[in-house]
Amino acid sequence: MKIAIMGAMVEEITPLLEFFEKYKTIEFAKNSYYTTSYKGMDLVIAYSKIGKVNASLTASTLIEKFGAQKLLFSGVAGALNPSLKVGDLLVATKLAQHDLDITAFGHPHGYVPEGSVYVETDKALTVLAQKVASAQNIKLLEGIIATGDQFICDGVKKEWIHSTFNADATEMEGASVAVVCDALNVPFCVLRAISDAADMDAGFSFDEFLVSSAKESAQFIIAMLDEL
Ligand SMILES: Nc1ncnc2c(CN3C[C@H](CCSCCOCCO)[C@@H](O)C3)c[nH]c12
Repeated sequence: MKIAIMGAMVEEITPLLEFFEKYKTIEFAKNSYYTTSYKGMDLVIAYSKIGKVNASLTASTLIEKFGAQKLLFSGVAGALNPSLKVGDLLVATKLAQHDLDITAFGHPHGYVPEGSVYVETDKALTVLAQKVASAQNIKLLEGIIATGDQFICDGVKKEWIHSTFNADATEMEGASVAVVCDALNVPFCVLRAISDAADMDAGFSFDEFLVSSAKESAQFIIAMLDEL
């Protein structure tokens, strides 16, 4: 079984590379892909760089070039649901693109013809994540993620995304990973640890908690590998 583990920022995969210690580096399409093995599984690890376009390229490459049969995304996110605090873990049930907008033609936000507003994640991986969470006595929220090519740090935009998509968290890569994995028929999950509240203090909170929240998400992903 070949598993891809993807992040967007180097901080989101550094904890993984440190854990696996030995890995090969393959350069491709202006990015680096790290291959290793773990408990009989082949792993390929990469961070896409920030944003939906970078994430789409990396998710497609992990599947089409490296042959990933499952894709696990690990990273941080901004909370939209007021019950989510810094350090809380969220596994996405479905994801939408909050900045995809052809409402001028009567379509809902996040929709384009022959598409759908939401893409659902793999249910078996969500069940597995909950199994790991309860074994570790960790609270894991199952929720909706709204993805867009903006760092959200404004209460008005935060509330608009929250209410328009009923989203629990926002980030900049998950929904494009979802579109790619769905189109290529690869089971995927998106796991995010909260780093900020997507409000006016988001920048400071993000800077303070990126590393610790990224580590939390990565450690949870590693625990999921043990159950795969
Ligand atoms: N509130 C928020 N709004 C949107 N996304 C997020 C995320 C999730 N990731 C973090 C990173 C933020 C992009 S700027 C990084 C700063 O670079 C620092 C070096 O210049 C991008 O990959 C999306 C955490 N909080 C968020």
